Amino acid sequence: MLRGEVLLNSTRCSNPQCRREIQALAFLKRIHRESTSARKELVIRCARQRPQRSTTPKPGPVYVPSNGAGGQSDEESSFLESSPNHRAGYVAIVGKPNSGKSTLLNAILKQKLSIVTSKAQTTRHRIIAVHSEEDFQCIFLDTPGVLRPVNRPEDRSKLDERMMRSVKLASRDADAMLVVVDASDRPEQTLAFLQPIFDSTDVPKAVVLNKVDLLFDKEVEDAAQVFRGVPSVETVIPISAAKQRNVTAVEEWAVSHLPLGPALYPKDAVSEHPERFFVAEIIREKLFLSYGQEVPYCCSVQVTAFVEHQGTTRKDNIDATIFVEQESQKGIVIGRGGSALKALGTAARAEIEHFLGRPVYLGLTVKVKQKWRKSEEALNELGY
Ligand SMILES: Nc1nc2c(ncn2[C@@H]2O[C@H](COP(=O)(O)OP(=O)(O)OP(=O)(O)O)[C@@H](O)[C@H]2O)c(=O)[nH]1
Repeated sequence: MLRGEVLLNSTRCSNPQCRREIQALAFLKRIHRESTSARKELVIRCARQRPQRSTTPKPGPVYVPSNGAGGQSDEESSFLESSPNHRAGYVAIVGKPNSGKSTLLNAILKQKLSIVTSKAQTTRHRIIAVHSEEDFQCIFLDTPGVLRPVNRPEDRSKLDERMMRSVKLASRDADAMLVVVDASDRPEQTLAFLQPIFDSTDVPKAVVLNKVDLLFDKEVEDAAQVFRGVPSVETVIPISAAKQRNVTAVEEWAVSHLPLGPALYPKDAVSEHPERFFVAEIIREKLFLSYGQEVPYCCSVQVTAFVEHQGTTRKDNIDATIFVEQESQKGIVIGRGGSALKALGTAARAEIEHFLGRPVYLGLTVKVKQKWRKSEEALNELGY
């Protein structure tokens, strides 16, 4: 199997003690049904049913970094055996667009997994990130920014609808929820905007008051006071994700709300998604950083080939297609004499190489897919 491909199977476990694994199975199956049209199932087996360790399937798909991070042996990365005090579960990260959800996730992971730009609604997919320490495994669900409900459904694209569905699913299935708030926004307005989230589930919630580096202490305290008044909010944690201030407090709160249980993923896994997903995300981030307001929102990126070469002499070959909605956008993305696309490719390749920890050739093609954001079929094809 090429790196980046996903192959999953399914199995049933009748042992009642494995309810947690079965819950995870159902949960992850639902995610995969949501996130891709390809048929994918998941292996999670009961430890007692395993005939031999060497044949035990791991719960896929998992992205285990190949760049030397991780690096545990098979024995060490076993996810089924752990101490009775081990905690494992899901934490949803929700909030308005641009509040800093992805920055927070990257700060907790101490690794850039979720793309970050200054433009709202950069995150389109639910990013599943696995954060493990010896005594816990916290599976974070970074969601697209919560959009204001619209009066006329036709005002919202099908892409928006899918993004909101992924927020709802993450909120419903999580063991705890981090509601990230931009502290520099007016707190009363933010509260009104997020009220449906606060009311939607009885999952324990912490308000993460982010970007406090932009405010005076008194302003932070006033904003915190507004959210402390919400009955379903258990605590308010002021932080600066960008400056790595108080991020540990968020992690500690989240971990304390995970149920006791064994790890659900190998301990060296960092994500649900395969490498090709992150390659497409990095290219998409560079689109957001390189082009004006509208163009990045009309772009979708699909990795069409990902061929790995063993050894150090040959580079991996990656081909990706950037889909735009109109011919005019294609011209903008390519630029005069291909200059804009070349600059985009150079920036993306550097970050992809850093992420993968190995050299790559990156080939970029731009194609028009008319109104892809409004077409269910196109969204399925593009993996939304
Ligand atoms: N000053 C300051 N800026 C921050 C902080 N955290 C995030 N930002 C900036 O806020 C912007 C949005 O951050 P993201 O992490 O992409 O926000 P998001 O909530 O994931 O955004 P969406 O993809 O729209 O949902 C970026 O420009 C970040 O650099 C912070 O603690 N302080």
